[in-house]
Amino acid sequence: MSPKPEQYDVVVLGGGPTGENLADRAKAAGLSTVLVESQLIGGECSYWACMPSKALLRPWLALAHARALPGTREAVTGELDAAAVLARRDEFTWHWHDDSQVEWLRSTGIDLVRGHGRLAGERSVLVDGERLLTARHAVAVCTGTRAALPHVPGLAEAHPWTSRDATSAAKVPGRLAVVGGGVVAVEMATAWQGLGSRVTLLVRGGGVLDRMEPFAGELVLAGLTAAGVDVRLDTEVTRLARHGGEVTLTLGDGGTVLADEVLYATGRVPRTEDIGLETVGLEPGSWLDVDDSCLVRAVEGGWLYAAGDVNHRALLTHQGKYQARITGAAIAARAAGTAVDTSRWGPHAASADTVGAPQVVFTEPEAASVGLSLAEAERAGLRVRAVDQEIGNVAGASLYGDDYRGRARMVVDLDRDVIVGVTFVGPAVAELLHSATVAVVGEVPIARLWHAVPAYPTISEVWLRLLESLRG
Ligand SMILES: Cc1cc2nc3c(=O)[nH]c(=O)nc-3n(C[C@H](O)[C@H](O)[C@H](O)COP(=O)(O)OP(=O)(O)OC[C@H]3O[C@@H](n4cnc5c(N)ncnc54)[C@H](O)[C@@H]3O)c2cc1C
Ligand SMILES: NC(=O)c1ccc[n+]([C@@H]2O[C@H](COP(=O)([O-])OP(=O)(O)OC[C@H]3O[C@@H](n4cnc5c(N)ncnc54)[C@H](O)[C@@H]3O)[C@@H](O)[C@H]2O)c1
Repeated sequence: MSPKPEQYDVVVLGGGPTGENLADRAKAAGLSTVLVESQLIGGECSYWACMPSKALLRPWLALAHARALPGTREAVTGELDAAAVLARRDEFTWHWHDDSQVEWLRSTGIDLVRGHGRLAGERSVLVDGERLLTARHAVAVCTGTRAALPHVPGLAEAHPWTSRDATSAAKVPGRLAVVGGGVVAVEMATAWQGLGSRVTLLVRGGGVLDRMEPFAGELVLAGLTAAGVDVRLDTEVTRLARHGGEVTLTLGDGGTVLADEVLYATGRVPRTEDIGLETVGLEPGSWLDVDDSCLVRAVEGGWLYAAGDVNHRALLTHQGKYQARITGAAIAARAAGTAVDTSRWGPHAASADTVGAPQVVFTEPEAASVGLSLAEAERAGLRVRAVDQEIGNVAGASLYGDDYRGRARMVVDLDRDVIVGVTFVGPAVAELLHSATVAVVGEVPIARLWHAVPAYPTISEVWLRLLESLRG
């Protein structure tokens, strides 16, 4: 017998940061809302990604900064206390329990259904084959991503770590091999080397962080090497074999690397292979292509939305939450029959995804960027000029740490006289990034930025140096 439908205005599939925020926005707009979650409310970000990874990294960064100054350097008498760092990480993940987030959901009046949800045709979601949830206005898919593993002989038998293991492991492996050259690879190589592993980073390309300005990858690689990571560029892993506690990785040149664990940080795939996409005419396992209000383009009727990682616009928690706010507002406007404004920077368009999405890589040094790199701006056909500065020349940076090494780049659209991209790389630059995001998203004219005076002596004075260089 088919289950009796339970009707809501909005059904949200997946309770990560995006799903939570989208449900919150829909509910706040007066729409009855249900959230379906198969694991933990809070998603990848809270338990196996942003929070635990940053909890693993922060102590190492603090130690590195203390070691960069006479006086504090002498006060550092040993290495990181790995057990204390892991224990603090466990606190940040609530020991992998979601009680506090469930409590928050209850306080908002959003209903929670635990289980695996699948689309079951138009406006319907079937949970564990037992409960049928139907939506008067919208179904929003926020099912996120999982780690992608390539086909390499012996990989499955080697029991590789994915980002989940790298963020939740309870012990520090003696030797850790990390495969990949993206954000997860460089952050986790930094964290585990700091915690005492001997890390070998195996990068198939000629550098890391290839979506950022080239100097970002170069400085981050220099930091990894200085920390003792064995970095191998242009290196392919062709085979793996595990014998008991040891994994042998065979490389393209015939050499081998021995490790106790191997982390594959080789990108993400959407969690859409088993969510009933075929019932609405979509390909299982595909990314969900959406318009700026996060409506799935290929499905008619204006009821199916996809927000967060699953739409592949920007695989970042803050952008997922931003899309959730935009999508929630668009769903509410369409439900109320009021005007929907999806023009650039309108209330129902996630315009910042493509022109002003910020990202910080929490390595030592940190790499922070927003908007377009020089190469991206040129590919977009803009008439641009890039201005570079050594951050170490700024008084605030030299006070921050001896031999401060860092670099900043500002990419200026010469036709509109606004900044379209900024990158900072150096110790403690993360908190500088929002100033750049405001400048890029606000399209603040250069002539007005000239009046935005950075406080002396802060690292932010690099803004002044960049503007002075631009004006010659
Ligand atoms: C190691 C690592 C570190 C990261 N660090 C950062 C960082 O510092 N800053 C940053 O901005 N981003 C970071 N990210 C990216 C960030 O984790 C993601 O962008 C973010 O989690 C995406 O949120 P989401 O809600 O779209 O998806 P997710 O967080 O993946 O949540 C999706 C939810 O949907 C649920 N779900 C899936 N399928 C179903 C189903 N069929 N039925 C019911 N529930 C389902 C899942 O259980 C999960 O709870 C990091 C990623 C990794 C891997
Ligand atoms: N601090 C942050 O904001 C943060 C931290 C971690 C992750 N993230 C997000 O999570 C997403 C996923 O990160 P990621 O590092 O897993 O993916 P990624 O796409 O950033 O990097 C994947 C890397 O793996 C390499 N690769 C792919 N296939 C390979 C193969 N078969 N063999 C060897 N190397 C291979 C790629 O060349 C690339 O260097 C990112 O898009 C990022 O936005 C953000």
